[in-house]
Amino acid sequence: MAASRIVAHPPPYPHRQSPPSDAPPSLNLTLNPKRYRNLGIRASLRGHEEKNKNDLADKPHSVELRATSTPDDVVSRDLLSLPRPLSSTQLSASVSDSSRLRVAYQGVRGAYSESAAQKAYPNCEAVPCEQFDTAFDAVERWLVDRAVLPIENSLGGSIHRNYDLLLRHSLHIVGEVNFAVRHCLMANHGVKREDLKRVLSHPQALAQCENTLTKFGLVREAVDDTAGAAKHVAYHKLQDAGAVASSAAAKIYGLNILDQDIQDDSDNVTRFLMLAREPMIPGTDRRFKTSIVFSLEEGPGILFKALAVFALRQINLTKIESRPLRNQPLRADDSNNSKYFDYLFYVDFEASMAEQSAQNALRHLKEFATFLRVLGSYPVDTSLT
Ligand SMILES: O=C(O)C(=O)C[C@]1(C(=O)O)C=C[C@@H](O)C=C1
Repeated sequence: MAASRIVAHPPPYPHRQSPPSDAPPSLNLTLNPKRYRNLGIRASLRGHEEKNKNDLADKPHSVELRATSTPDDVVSRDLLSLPRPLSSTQLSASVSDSSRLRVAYQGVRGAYSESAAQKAYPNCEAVPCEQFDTAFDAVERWLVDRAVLPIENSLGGSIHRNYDLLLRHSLHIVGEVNFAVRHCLMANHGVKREDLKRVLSHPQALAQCENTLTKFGLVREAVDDTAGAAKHVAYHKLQDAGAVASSAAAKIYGLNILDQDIQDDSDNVTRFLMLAREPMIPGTDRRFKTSIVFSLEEGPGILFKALAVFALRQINLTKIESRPLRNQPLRADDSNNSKYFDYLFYVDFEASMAEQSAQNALRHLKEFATFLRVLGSYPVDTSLT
């Protein structure tokens, strides 16, 4: 693979040197301490000569690499060896020499999503992405083989953004993985719990530790992902703030764990979906689940009718989620001209599309659904680690 050149941004901190413009590949960090929303690293490459599998390969790629939060020792020890992260503005420069499966996840190293990706695809090359959309795009553009994204949590509920993205993109669900999320409260070495005034983490993680954080009297600050929070606390050597993240994140970013298992329920499980460009061929050799999304005509009892197509065939529903229809959220009511919300229904049911009963149920549903899409038929994850 041809050498890639990183365009250097002038460093905001004088002690950080940017490389000469003709320097061999190296990373330059633009640090942006105030932007909590951008705790991920963005890397883009210019002059990446290798023909990529997507059409962006012909275009010059502007390079921007931004990291908001890393202590010096972590920069030298860990950050330079981190996998190259992807941003939605630049997805093209991530061809790997490795023959390992490349799996996109949202967040930075040490995020639960990274562990879930490793559980779903042991020995994969986990590729960090800034946002959920970036991970979808990366698969669609053939930059990675799969994405592993959270869809629901036993304490916090659904991750709505990913429901919406499932519809907006054309990827297929090829698997699910349940991951036991065990949160730690961490801070810089020497900082005690009594010193903390605030705590940073992903909103879902903060919600999962609601009772504990209230008991500790800590102000919550939401950031993009748990590991990004740990990185931020470490980089800025914060003395009044801690992070809620995994023990792996504490190790990577050199933080001290003050409390373990601080989630409100010890059985805190996040369900992740595995996404691919191609659907998997459904089997009947093991337990399968199928995920669909549909919208309905209006009328009394229509949702009852829709759900009955499964009940009539003894098909168990495992999840139902409704989301407002974005383009035409409001539907006029003929009788009195009032308007009400129109919805998309996401349903998971326990059957494989290879089973006659599932096919019949969907044929029946189509009779009164205004839209129906099968998002995937995939093996049920019965494990919990
Ligand atoms: O921030 C992380 O570490 C993530 O992987 C994200 C995420 C989520 O989006 O729900 C995943 C699992 C946990 O439930 C908390 C956060």
